[in-house]
Amino acid sequence: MPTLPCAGSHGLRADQQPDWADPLQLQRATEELERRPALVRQEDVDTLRHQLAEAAAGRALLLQGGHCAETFGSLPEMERTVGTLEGMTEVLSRVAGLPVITVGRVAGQYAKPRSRPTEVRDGVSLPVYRGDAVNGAGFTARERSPDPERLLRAYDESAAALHRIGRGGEKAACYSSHEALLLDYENALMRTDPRTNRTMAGSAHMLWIGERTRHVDRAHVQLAQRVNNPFAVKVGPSATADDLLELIARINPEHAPGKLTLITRLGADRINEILPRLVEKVRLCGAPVLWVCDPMHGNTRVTGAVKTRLVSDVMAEIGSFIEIHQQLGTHPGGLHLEITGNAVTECVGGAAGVREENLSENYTSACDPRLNRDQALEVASAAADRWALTPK
Ligand SMILES: O=C[C@H](O)[C@H](O)COP(=O)(O)O
Ligand SMILES: C=C(OP(=O)(O)O)C(=O)O
Ligand SMILES: [Mn+2]
Repeated sequence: MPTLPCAGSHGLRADQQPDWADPLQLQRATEELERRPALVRQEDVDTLRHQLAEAAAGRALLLQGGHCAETFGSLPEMERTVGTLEGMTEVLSRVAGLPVITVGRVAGQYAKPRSRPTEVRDGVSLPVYRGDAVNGAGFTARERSPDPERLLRAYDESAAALHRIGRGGEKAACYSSHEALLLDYENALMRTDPRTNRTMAGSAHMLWIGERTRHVDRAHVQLAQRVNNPFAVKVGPSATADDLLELIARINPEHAPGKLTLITRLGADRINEILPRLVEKVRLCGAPVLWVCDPMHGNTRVTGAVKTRLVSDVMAEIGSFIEIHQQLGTHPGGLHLEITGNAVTECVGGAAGVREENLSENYTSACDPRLNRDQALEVASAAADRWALTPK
């Protein structure tokens, strides 16, 4: 299908963008991306949208998961992560009794929003690590300098990953998704079909906007509005019901099915207080929204120098999420999790008993703590049992 590259973000404020040092180098990289083919096919994007519409209508579940930050050169870990997602999908669909749509945080999850622009170690301050598509994790000025060449590497790594998971072509293991954070990258990979005038984000099947970039009048929301891919928005504890109504009005004014997913990440201790009024007000507006629970990002704790999460908090937030939707008569539509197929020690708890003192043994995440394979399967199984009790 012939497609044309699309223009930029019309001067709207863009949060969390890297401070690229050399504008000419950036221009060269984005021009090169504009010449390359989209990473995903419109047919697959359309199929996913149709499946998500089914989930929003209560007839399927979404399982979205993978690393917090993918790193370059880690295809074997990515494959183990996808294998774990497949195991979770099997448990969920069998026990919960609903078809499961599997979407990886894979093949492009290379950019991170951060709480602070700099990191200080021993009195030395450097730009914070923003993901392999931007800079390196090593604590040197050279590594931390944002390098536009990395955008091209992100494309190459995504293409290789898609090839491995079978979504670069015919076979279907899982769909790809990542946070639509880097506007230079996303805009350069947008494609408009001149025959239909439809614009697709070519970087992944599904994208999401994070908690730090969901302001309605800014560039990321406009990006979500422009493309026909399914889009999710993360919803943290500061979001009001009116914020969600405005997001719906911007991103999905036609109330088209399958377009918008709301991923709540409120924390096990706050979900009961916050979620019911968000759901009630959104339900009243009549938009077909898919509600998904991210039980990771509202439950991060800092222990010593590292971030961790308790499997018990993760399970508690999922339990409350399902129960609240059940009480309100809305569909608890799925899970969004940070997991890996490796036997890491990043989250505390689970049957194998990872304890706080074990965290340093195999902590390899480039950003947030992920459930390891066993913990991920346990969480899927406990959630599936909970879903099995939900009236269909
Ligand atoms: O993955 C999510 C965010 O990028 C992450 O939680 C931010 O982490 P920070 O608070 O260490 O910057
Ligand atoms: C940045 C993330 O989450 P949030 O925007 O919800 O904090 C993430 O999913 O890694
Ligand atoms: Mn994260």
